Amino acid sequence: MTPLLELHTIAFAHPAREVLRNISLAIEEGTATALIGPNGIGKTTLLRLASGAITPAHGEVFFNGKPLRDLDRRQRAQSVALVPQRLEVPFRFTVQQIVEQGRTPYVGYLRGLLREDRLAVDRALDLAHVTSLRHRIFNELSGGERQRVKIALGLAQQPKLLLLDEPTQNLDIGRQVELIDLLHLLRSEGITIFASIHDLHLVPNNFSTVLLLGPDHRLLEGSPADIMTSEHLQWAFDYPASRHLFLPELLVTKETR
Ligand SMILES: Nc1ncnc2c1ncn2[C@@H]1O[C@H](COP(=O)(O)OP(=O)(O)OP(=O)(O)O)[C@@H](O)[C@H]1O
Repeated sequence: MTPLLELHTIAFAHPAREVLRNISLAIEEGTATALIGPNGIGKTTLLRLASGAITPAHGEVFFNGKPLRDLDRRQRAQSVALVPQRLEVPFRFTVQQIVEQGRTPYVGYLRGLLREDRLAVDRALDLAHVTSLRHRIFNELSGGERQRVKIALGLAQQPKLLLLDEPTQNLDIGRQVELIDLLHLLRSEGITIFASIHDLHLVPNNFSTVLLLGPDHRLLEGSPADIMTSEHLQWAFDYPASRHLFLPELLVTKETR
């Protein structure tokens, strides 16, 4: 079966720093994949490459078997949405105006939003639990409120693949539960999820696959049980075995595997 997303021997470098080298991965349709790894290892860069926001120096990104760069802007936006860590909004846009931007790829230059666009915006606001904020100014919202609006913006695009860069950042525990429930709902509706996650305790029960980006440009892929082992996490995150900062029962040890 053709994977929904495939990165083939990708390399990417900033002017003074090589970030990704010889990275290959495939994401099957309908799965939920968590991308984990230490700060600065290249998770955001990898998600931006997967969205087409940046292009690799080497290798190719494929969506449904076709090079992503061959899709026009509209096809790409209907295929992949990236919910970024930061969203810079220069003007006093309301939440509704921001989320309506998600419909831009669908709306021709000669017409405004149609009924189907308004329905998509309303549903996105509802799913991300931000309907009550729709008339608020985005730049006046709290970090957690902004986070949910960014997710609504991605959902308004109605993508097949939703990329989320640290979607639980700034969310209190109740809002984290809502987000996780939303990811399950989206997956049940056929949307494929690929998210960078720092909260490792959220990974085992909510993602089918884990990608661990570690030192020396190594990428490990497997089920949560395969990847969330104390050995792998100590290697990637560089901490001593005696210092687990989260519940040890969430870790799969050699004995329990
Ligand atoms: N515009 C840029 N110019 C130069 N270096 C950059 C730029 N953007 C990112 N980098 C560097 O590229 C590396 C990878 O960054 P990236 O944001 O992809 O990491 P990350 O794994 O998402 O990190 P974090 O977990 O801290 O969010 C880092 O060393 C970062 O400093």
